[in-house]
Amino acid sequence: MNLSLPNDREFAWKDGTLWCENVPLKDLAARFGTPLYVYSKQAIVNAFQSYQKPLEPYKHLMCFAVKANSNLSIIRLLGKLGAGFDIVSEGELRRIQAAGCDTSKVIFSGVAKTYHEIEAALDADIKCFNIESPAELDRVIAVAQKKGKKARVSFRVNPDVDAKTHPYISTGLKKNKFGIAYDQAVELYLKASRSPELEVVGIDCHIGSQITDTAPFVDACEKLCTLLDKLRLNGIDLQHIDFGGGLGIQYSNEAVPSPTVLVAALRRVLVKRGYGDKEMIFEAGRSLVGNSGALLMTVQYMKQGELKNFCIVDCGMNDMIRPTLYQAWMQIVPVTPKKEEKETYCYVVGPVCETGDWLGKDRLLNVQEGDLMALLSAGAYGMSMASNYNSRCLPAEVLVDGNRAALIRKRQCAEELFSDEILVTDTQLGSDGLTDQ
Ligand SMILES: Cc1ncc(COP(=O)(O)O)c(C=O)c1O
Ligand SMILES: N[C@@H](CCCC[NH3+])C(=O)O
Repeated sequence: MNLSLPNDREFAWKDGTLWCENVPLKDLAARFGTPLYVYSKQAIVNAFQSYQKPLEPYKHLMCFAVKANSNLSIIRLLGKLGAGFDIVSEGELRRIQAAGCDTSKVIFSGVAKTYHEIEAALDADIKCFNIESPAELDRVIAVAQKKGKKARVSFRVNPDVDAKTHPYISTGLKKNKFGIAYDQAVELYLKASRSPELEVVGIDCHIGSQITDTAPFVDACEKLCTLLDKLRLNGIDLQHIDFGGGLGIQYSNEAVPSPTVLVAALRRVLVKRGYGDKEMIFEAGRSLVGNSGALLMTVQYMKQGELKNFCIVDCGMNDMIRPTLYQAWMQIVPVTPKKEEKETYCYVVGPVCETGDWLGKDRLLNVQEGDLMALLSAGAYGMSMASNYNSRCLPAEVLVDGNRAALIRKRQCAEELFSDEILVTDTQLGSDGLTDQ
């Protein structure tokens, strides 16, 4: 059983058991139950500072991509550290407001912004819209006109760069739905710059997620600079360059460049191309919160199947979908490992009625019913992608700070699963099949 953990983490072994900062995970499980998401505040602070430090000498805005972890307390923590936010829905905007954070640091990405969402973002006076299609440009102009407000816009350009990541999380290729075509950009910038309803402020790209090399970022940056050259020739000078998110984290043994290395690589391009004065924006998600979290679960049954052994836990694909969706490998360890070495290979699977409901395949484990396990690096795209499939209640979330722990989301209860549903009887249905009010 591999129990080695990277030593740069706030999750570490002490007295034979796993801790988050100065709190034993077993105490949290006993207090709050499982499945349970546990986050380290210090890990988030460290991750944020790892970007802030190299960016400090330059004009910049370090944004958090809210989709990675949208808990209000995490948003608030990052907002207090000075983060801006990359959002993709009205819901995420409302979360920023509910967390008491500054909406003037919000950037609105996403391919399908509705009229209503554009209005809400204009009302909140956000920093800018990352426009993703010609039709969206027209819609933003129309809404701004109707509201008598000026919208700040940036175009998300698709640089056609291969981020060499999982096809489901690669976003900067011609075949992807994201961004505007590179060759169409100048024409759209010209149109936007002529529109009195708009202020054209920046350029943006986001080429994918869990990227473990700086080369695709550098390629994308070069391509954006070439566009900036063309825009300059057309009299358009922008204030910022948004490099999106996408920097990976270490889930197993990947070597991932640090934000310092990434920022240095991008600075070299910007300075060489004469754009060293531009505000640098990042929209990082995973690299800010991924390694801050663990997902605790309890072994329910050990089951010897005909072809393999199963370790059946109380946590499923509805709580953490990454393995199912991307065949993602995530480290799973017993919280209090046993001394004797009686390990067997097993599949760690959940309670959901799907063959794809697995968290780990062929894991060497020595665990039994009732044991606590932790799935690591679960701080990003864990809880934010959780669902109620199989009418399973959403897990609770806890934030640890030193030797203190606070519940930041209570466990959902069964009644809440259907509290929004309306139980309609036959007599309440109209003859046309619609409900009589
Ligand atoms: C537009 C946009 N920005 C930022 C992010 C954050 O990406 P990551 O979590 O890989 O940093 C995403 C998700 O991939 C995204 O779609
Ligand atoms: N949800 C994905 C990343 C997608 C990022 C959103 N564009 C993951 O867990 O790896």
